[in-house]
Amino acid sequence: METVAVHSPLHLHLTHLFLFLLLLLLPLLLRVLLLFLRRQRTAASSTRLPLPPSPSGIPILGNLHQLGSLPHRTLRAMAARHGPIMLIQLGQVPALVVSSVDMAREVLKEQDHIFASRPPLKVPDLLFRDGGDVAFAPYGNYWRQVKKVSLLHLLSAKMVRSFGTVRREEVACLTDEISQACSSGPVDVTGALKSLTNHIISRVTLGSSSKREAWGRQIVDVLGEASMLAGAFHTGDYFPSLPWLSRLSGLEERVKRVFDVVDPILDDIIETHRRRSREDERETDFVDILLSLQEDPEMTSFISDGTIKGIVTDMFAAGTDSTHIVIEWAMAELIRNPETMKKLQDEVRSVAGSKQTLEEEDLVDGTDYLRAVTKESMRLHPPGTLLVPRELMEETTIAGYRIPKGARTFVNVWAIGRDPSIWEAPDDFRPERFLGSSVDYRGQHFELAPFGAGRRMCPGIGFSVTIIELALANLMLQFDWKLPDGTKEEDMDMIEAFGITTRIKSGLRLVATPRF
Ligand code: HEM
Repeated sequence: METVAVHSPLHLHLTHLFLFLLLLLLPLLLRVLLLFLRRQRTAASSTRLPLPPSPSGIPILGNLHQLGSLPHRTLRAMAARHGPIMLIQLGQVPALVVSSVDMAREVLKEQDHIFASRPPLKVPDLLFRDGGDVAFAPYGNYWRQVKKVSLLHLLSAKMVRSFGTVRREEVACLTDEISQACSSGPVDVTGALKSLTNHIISRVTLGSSSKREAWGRQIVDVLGEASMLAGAFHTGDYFPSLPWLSRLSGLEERVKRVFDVVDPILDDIIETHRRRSREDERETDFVDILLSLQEDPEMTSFISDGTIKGIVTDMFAAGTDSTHIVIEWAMAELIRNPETMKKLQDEVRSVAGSKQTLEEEDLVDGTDYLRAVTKESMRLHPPGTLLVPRELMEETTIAGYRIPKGARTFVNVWAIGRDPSIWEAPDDFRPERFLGSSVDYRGQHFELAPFGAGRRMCPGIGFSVTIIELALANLMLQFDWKLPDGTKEEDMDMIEAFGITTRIKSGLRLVATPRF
């Protein structure tokens, strides 16, 4: 007997639904298929592609010994001979060095998703041994969560606005300190600016505690050493199969000394906050927020005490030096270029009128030159000359070259900032070049990238630029500046000391004359 298939209305309905969904998803499925095929093709063809040019090195060390004490300068000289994309060999590790706008865009934007990790490095490994930080964390969920926490609770535009009083009070302390110190000779500008940024970071991170100043000062003192260590090229980082090298070179011992000082301070900070948050009602600071997140079921697995120590260390290490270094370089360039300083003084003095202090609200309009000076200073002297190293997560191709997975990646923003094909008279300090120009440092213009770009971009831009502009404006308003007797502008010592931030090696001492 013939069987007749009887379709229930429900069955017909489900079939239609299935066809409808299939139609809806077809474009997506096709896209996935195309992506898959393209990747297969790239993988197949990339094995035939050449590696980027490389300067010749020596067996075992490769190019490591050639980097010298100022690697950003050496790498620029190498790039002049070998091109804007190089694959150098640092011990056992291949390292990609990019030195042009197009190559930087490729790494920081077009292929940012695969260049978004950080390599394992000895200094952060030893320093954050019982937790993790943000800046050196490998790409992944932990990094995503802790970066979000730092952005949301400390570095967002809203939070930065809420610290306005702290900035105002601390800039007033800076100018008072200079007024008092200047009667007895040249002022230690470097020291004064370092205290400024240290105090600001301490207040917003650690809150109002009787111990806060001591904590902040101790942390910053020892972290100076850590940040120099973290920026240097250590042989141990480039021979992963020889872990004893770091011990032999004395690096482990030096980091351990930093750890032994910082760790008990951080323990004390956490314990004091934990005790007090139960006891009294006072203004909430960043450490309080991190502690409260330990009780949030979604965050609890990410925020151990070790993580809190890592995040707080990051804020001090990444925030203090980089910010004061920008103001210091700006002051050094202004004193070397008296006409430029005069222009800036004229601008801020005209905006101030009869006021003796400038507030942030005063700087909103009519201060284009101040903003141009800040940009010009970071073009010539980006604190992180090679950014913070990235690690390539999968093999890729750039400009027809094959880049191997795991390549440690350096973007030479210092060299890009001085590239004569982009900048006229690149070594001159000329803030005018930014007047009427849309180029800025917020991650869209790769010719000016002192904060990096893409996923690993610095989250502290707003936090630091508000400090830089307010401090610089008041230093220009409230004082006249000159070099100590006997020093000529052209003789000024502008030699750099390389580290995770690159500073003026000899520091900056200037003669200040108060105007009020
Ligand atoms: C003028 C001041 C500053 C400069 C020039 C600067 C520069 C940088 C650079 C170049 C990076 C690496 C970006 C990349 O890999 O693409 C970075 C990362 C970072 N910066 Fe800053 N920074 C400054 C201020 C600050 C401040 C004030 C804070 C916090 C208080 C901060 C926190 C961080 C953190 C947490 C990271 C790691 C981001 C990540 O890996 O996802 N920075 N900064």
